[in-house]
Amino acid sequence: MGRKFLVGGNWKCNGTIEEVKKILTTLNEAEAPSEDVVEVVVSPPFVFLSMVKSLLRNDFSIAAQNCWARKGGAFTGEVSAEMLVNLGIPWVILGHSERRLLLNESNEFVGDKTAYALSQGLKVIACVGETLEQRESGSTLAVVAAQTKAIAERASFWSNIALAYEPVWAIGTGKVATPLQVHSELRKWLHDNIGDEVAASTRIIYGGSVNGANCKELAAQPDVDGFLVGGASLKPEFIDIIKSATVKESA
Ligand SMILES: O=C(CO)COP(=O)(O)O
Repeated sequence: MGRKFLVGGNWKCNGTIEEVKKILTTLNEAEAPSEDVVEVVVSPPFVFLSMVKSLLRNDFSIAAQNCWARKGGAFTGEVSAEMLVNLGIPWVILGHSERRLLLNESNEFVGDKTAYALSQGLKVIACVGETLEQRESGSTLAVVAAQTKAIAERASFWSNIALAYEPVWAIGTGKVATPLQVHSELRKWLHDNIGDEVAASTRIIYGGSVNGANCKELAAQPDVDGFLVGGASLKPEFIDIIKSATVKESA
């Protein structure tokens, strides 16, 4: 199937120039498994993208945390997919729950953004996930299916999409969704609604309180193809999380 383990570090709205330099030193000096085993994608805030691009080791890649849904122009405060491509940024994270919930990004809007970013040649980490209320009311699968469907209806191909399942109640809370049943349900959804090939090849990564202590156990779960890490991606333990990719190798 060849789904290479993907570890994303979402720095969110954090960092100063000094802190970014420190994180980069840690990343650059770390011993990491080879690029054949793990794909590492670091996602700093927009203002640090150029700096990270010039200082980060070559075997790690970079993602922006958002981009505009259409061609750039008179959209004050937005950053276009074209700009990211021009800057040499290969990835973008779209549909993070913090944007869905705090900035009212709808499923349709996230789908539009994903389709446009793909059309410009960007690779997309598309985030889906339910709130605690939705989980408790038993609608987890319906919620993540609707989020995924809005992407599927707009995206013309899946080879440059990784899905990140990030239950809102697990983000920054220390709570982890385990066992990760939703991953196999999402893969089944891809199988039933898009096809075999996409279901077999799309990476479904997990986000929500992943840290150096729990990463190995999570990595070992079937259908978990990597992580999207928040808080721990700012700390040296991010290296341990990257190394957990080797769990898959020995599986
Ligand atoms: O939102 C996340 C990554 O995008 C997860 O955040 P935490 O790892 O801090 O829970």
